Amino acid sequence: MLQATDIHKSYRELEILKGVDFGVNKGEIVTIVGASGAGKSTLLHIVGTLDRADRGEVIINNVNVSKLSQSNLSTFRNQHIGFIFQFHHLLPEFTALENICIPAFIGRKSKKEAELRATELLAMLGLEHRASHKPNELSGGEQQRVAVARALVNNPSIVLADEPSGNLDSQNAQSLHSLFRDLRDKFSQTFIIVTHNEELAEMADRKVTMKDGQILES
Ligand SMILES: Nc1ncnc2c1ncn2[C@@H]1O[C@H](COP(=O)(O)OP(=O)(O)OP(=O)(O)O)[C@@H](O)[C@H]1O
Repeated sequence: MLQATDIHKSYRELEILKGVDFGVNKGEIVTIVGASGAGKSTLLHIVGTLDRADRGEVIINNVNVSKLSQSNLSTFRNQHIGFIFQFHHLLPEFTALENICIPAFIGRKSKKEAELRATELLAMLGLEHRASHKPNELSGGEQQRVAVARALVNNPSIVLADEPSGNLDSQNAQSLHSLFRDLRDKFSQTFIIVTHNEELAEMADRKVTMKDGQILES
């Protein structure tokens, strides 16, 4: 589903990624672990098309995204990739339902279609009673589940998550991790997750360890 080959990236003449090969199959949960500064987020941003490699290519669903123009890349990203970050980044002035709809609106879905899908996701994540709540009226765990629903609204092939449970207490972190597993089991949802959380790393189908801009083991 996703293959990155010979990825190189430097910032200010400092080589951060030194020829990384990395792939994910459909329905797989892959976690990327490693010491701070190893290049995990940089790799995640490159495979998620948020940043470009200096060298190497990224193929997602048979599309060579390294060759797409900036505007085609935005459309591709909206349709194929969902993002979850450590901090939910929900827009404070919008309700849970509206926040979930935003990527669908960007993808030119109708209001009716977007709201139907968002409502379905809210129900699936046990949040139907929170649809009209603004982010500050939700608990930390609920906010992060809304962010998960937003990542899923366009049925992305891949969900990328950077420290998704980094800001949650252990109970909320555990339920977020079982949610990822359920989504993989029920819908073959593919995940690439950067994490320092041991439990999450261990429950993955595959754990990739990075050190100094290279993959040590998989
Ligand atoms: N935009 C940037 N400009 C300059 N340097 C950067 C930039 N982004 C990342 N770096 C550097 O690249 C290195 C790798 O960063 P990255 O965020 O990929 O590490 P990480 O493994 O995800 O670390 P952490 O676990 O602390 O989040 C770091 O030394 C960082 O300072």
